[in-house]
Amino acid sequence: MAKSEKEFLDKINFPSDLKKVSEDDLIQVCEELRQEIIEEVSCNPGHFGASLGVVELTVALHYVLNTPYDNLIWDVGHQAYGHKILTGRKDIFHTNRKYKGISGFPNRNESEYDAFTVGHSSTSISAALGMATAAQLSGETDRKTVAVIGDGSMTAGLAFEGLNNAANNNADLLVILNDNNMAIDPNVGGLNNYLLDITTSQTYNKVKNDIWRFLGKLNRLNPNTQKIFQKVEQGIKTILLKQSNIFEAFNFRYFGPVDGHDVNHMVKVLSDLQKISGPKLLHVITKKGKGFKLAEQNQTYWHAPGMFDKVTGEILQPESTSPQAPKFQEVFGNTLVELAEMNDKIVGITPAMPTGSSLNIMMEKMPDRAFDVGIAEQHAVTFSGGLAAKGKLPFCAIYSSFMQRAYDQVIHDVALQNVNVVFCLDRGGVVGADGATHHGVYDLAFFRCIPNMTIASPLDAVELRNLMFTAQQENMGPFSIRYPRGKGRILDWQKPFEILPVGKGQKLKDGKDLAILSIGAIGVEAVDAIEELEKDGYSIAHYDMRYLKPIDTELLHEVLGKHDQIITLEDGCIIGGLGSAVIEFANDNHYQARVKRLGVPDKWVEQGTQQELYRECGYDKLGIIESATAILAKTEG
Ligand SMILES: Cc1ncc(C[n+]2csc(CCOP(=O)(O)OP(=O)(O)O)c2C)c(N)n1
Ligand SMILES: CC(=O)[C@@H](O)[C@H](O)COP(=O)(O)O
Ligand SMILES: [Mg+2]
Repeated sequence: MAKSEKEFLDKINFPSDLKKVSEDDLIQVCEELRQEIIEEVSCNPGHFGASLGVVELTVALHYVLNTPYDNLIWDVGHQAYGHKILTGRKDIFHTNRKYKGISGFPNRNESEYDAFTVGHSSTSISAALGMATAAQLSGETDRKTVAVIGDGSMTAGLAFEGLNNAANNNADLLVILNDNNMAIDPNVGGLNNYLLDITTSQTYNKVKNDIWRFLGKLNRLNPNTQKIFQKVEQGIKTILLKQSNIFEAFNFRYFGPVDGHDVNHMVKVLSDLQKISGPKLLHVITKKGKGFKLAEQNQTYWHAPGMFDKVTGEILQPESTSPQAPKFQEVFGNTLVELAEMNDKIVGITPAMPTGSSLNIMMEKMPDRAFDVGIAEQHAVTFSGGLAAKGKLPFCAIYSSFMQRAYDQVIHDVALQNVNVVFCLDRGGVVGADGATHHGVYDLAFFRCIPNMTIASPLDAVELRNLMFTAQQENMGPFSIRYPRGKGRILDWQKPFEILPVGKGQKLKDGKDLAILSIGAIGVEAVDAIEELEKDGYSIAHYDMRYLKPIDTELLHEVLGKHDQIITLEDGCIIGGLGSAVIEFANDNHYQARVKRLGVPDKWVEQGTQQELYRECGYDKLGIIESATAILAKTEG
């Protein structure tokens, strides 16, 4: 890709280079950094709007802070492309999110400038407080710690747990609240309303501006006088703001709101705040997608667009005109509306992923029965538990990897209550470019040990529909349905509903030499592998288990009675999932079969395309063929 020449940025590889630029030229640096992000992401897709929105903040932070000695923690990290470019990764940024390339999120293994590995939201305040406390304990009084957290990420309980703890701890911590009034979809909830109020309230801003001016004067005084005046300032704030400012109530000193696109002002504010010890919060107002008109206008789409023309914004990979199989999420979103029209107990819940999960379809058609609860997976699950306890039937749609955060709620607030909640676990399996933080590879294993749970995973879109139909029958208890990122193969998916009996799998084909047991959509790799193996004269049986729990014991007796060589296949970790279940069953029932488990091995899998990652883990078509032929060669020999 031909990139434009950039007078300043071409000479900046590290923050030390940035610090050589005069303050007057920082506006130009920001323009160039923004252009660099546009040029890179236009041809190498990734997160876009969030990084554009924090260009000035990023430049100001690296201009003022002494990174990597100072700790700079980005929440989620999808907004950290500018940070990566300014911290030694400009020349390899074209490998962002690619197989063997750099991670799309800050990662401790990748750079000393990435203070904390991130990807899931709302961790920054707790992690930063930990680092600031560590600095305090080590006597590093000059080490600064800054967490940058978005308004969306601020809605999670974890963020408030961090704030709450910081109140009792005088660690030197600056939280920067990057408020753009957006999550991926528009941000929701009471905090969002509060932040809007505080940004627009004239009385509040008058008070705030007076205090700000006062603070400016304060910083020019000698330390003793400063101390006295700081007390006075705190007193004024206590009286005027404490009751009206949620962060002050948490014992944070609140500053702002300030214009996050005024880089020179940001430099001044950040420099001033360095002189103030203890927990502080700076409220910064920015625009998601800033500087790229289309991204400013349709912030949800441009959160993470595909390839686009860097000048016009034209999307360069338009949807194909030939008929396409739907994405699994679309099958979920449309089927839920169909079911909700038939069953008035059904409600839909998403923690901040309406578009990503396709719950937005129900939110539009049945706004009273579909809830975006903000980034709050734990709450989403317990909220579902409460709804179910009073007779509603929640379909709670959560990405598999984000469900990790709500594990106790699943156990304590749904399974233990034995209430009817349907968990629709989207992005089950490796997800591709988002990498290790986002792969949804643990849910089969971590749900299997929970009493009362039904665990299902469809082979295709039709099965997904039918599992959803089955799950909304009377008194099914906690019921999880997991499906992957992306599309299946079936075009004609809107067939009449059928019940898929709980705990029953299906035989897809008979075979004599070996049996493959698969769960979920990854089964299509086995279908392809078997086609090749049979061309070579092998006879392979294939069973789609559909349910991991309760597992189909009749089917397992049939398979283990007939076959002493078995391959299990799952798009999930091989510890604790289908493979483990089959081995446990074989052991408990005294079968001698050898079970080869294909799935995600016991290691971190980084980013790449889904196919690249199946290959790396050995459970794509080729991997299955390799495993099968190795087993069959041994048995023949
Ligand atoms: C625990 C968790 N839930 C959901 C997500 C998906 N997600 C990533 S970014 C994002 C929106 C974040 O909003 P905000 O923090 O305001 O950042 P912005 O994109 O507006 O800059 C969401 C919901 C996530 N990464 N982690
Ligand atoms: C940063 C983040 O967590 C989300 O933006 C995530 O990348 C969305 O994933 P999908 O693209 O699979 O919806
Ligand atoms: Mg936001």
